Amino acid sequence: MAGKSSTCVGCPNQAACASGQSSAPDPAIEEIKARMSLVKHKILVLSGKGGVGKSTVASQVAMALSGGGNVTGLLDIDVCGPSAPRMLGVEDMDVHQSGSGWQPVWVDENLCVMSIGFMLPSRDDAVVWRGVRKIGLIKQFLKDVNWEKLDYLVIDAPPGTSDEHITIAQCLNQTSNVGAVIVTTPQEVALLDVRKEINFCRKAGVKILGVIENMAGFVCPHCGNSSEIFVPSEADSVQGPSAVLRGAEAMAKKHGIPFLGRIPLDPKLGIASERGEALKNSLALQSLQSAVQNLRINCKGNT
Ligand SMILES: Nc1ncnc2c1ncn2[C@@H]1O[C@H](COP(=O)(O)OP(=O)(O)OP(=O)(O)O)[C@@H](O)[C@H]1O
Ligand code: SF4
Repeated sequence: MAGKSSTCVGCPNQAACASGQSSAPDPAIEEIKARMSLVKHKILVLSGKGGVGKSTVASQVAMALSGGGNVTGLLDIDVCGPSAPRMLGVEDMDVHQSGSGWQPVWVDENLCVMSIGFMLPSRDDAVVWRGVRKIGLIKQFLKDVNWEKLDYLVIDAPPGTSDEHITIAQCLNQTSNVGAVIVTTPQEVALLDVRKEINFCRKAGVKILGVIENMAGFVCPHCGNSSEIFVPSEADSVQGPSAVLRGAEAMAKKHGIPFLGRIPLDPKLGIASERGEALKNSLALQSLQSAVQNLRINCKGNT
């Protein structure tokens, strides 16, 4: 295994190597532990597939938590596709450095955000980085950003299970009150990858706080009729208390993990995230609030 085998001896990347553990202690870990000791709950937002609405859910969850009076940070570790600055409506802001580290961008008194998106010369610039550089930046985000005292740090990860995920799990596992939320859509093609994400969390030792099913049906704003745009998977179907459970709820039950709720496809949610605003007066709002309430309860149970 890289970082451990005899061929790794002398490699300058051993400390950052995501494929294995270096025998040398990583000096960044103590600094990360110190910084993260001020953060009560760390919530890693994951998805198996791209485009299922993970960043939308992460940013709306962060806004809902902060709107409820909790001091909340959103950390965007999707280095190659950062969207947090836009989704929180602070795209034009800059990150400043002070004696105590990088200052996150404060959206309001209860919500702050950090993303590589703030450091790119233009929004069209691409970040083309190899794993080692991404790993270095993620560690810097954890140790060098002046997060201060937070009730929640919501971490928006890229889709899949790669270097970024291994790094963040390894770093956060050195701290306490860490959990993951997995975002998916209802159909089998998305759930297939969620099962891999569940396995990743179990191997990495990250507790799963729950699954959110996004884009779960479309309620027509004209007539109020509900239509299923993505047919929910039947693979893990199981009889629930009043009806047959399908899609992500059935899968969560089968794997013994909490189901936080489903959020419908809602044009107002798409518009809110494009404009960088919190969702208001919308069909999806109640669903989002209920999922956030379940998440809060599960975070408390994880302390
Ligand atoms: N429930 C919803 N209703 C309407 N639009 C939604 C909903 N969820 C997400 N969207 C829209 O779908 C698009 C993709 O969402 P988002 O960028 O959050 O996905 P992602 O899973 O983070 O993607 P990536 O793979 O790039 O990380 C966005 O335009 C977003 O506004
Ligand atoms: S559900 Fe279909 S038919 Fe009914 S208002 Fe919406 S778009 Fe029209």
